[in-house]
Amino acid sequence: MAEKLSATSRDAALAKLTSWSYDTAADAITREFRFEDFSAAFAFMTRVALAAEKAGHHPEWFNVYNKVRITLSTHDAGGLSRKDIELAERIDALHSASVKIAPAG
Ligand SMILES: C[C@H](O)[C@H](O)[C@H]1CNC2=NC(N)=NC(=O)C2=N1
Repeated sequence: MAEKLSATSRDAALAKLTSWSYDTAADAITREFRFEDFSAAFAFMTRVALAAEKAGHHPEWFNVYNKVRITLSTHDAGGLSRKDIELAERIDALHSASVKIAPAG
């Protein structure tokens, strides 16, 4: 089981995850994504779901139409663990690689 990160390790990891915001009270990180439409949002969620299942670590998330808000924390540890950091990095990579609608012409 992954252990809660020390304040020093957590701060070092958070310094690199610039797109995520840290909630001190929850000891969790959150990022919101917006897509062209629901189909693009759900395609991204599918990729995240497969990555999460592979890692054995799962997001809390909220989706409405083209918006996906993801919160990561390790429930077993009662806060942020390296599994959250690794999943956040994987999610960032999946988002960077997700289909962007090319401009016409
Ligand atoms: C047994 C199983 O590995 C655990 O219950 C995992 C599953 N996915 C999990 N995901 C998250 N976010 N936190 C956990 O503590 C957690 N625990």
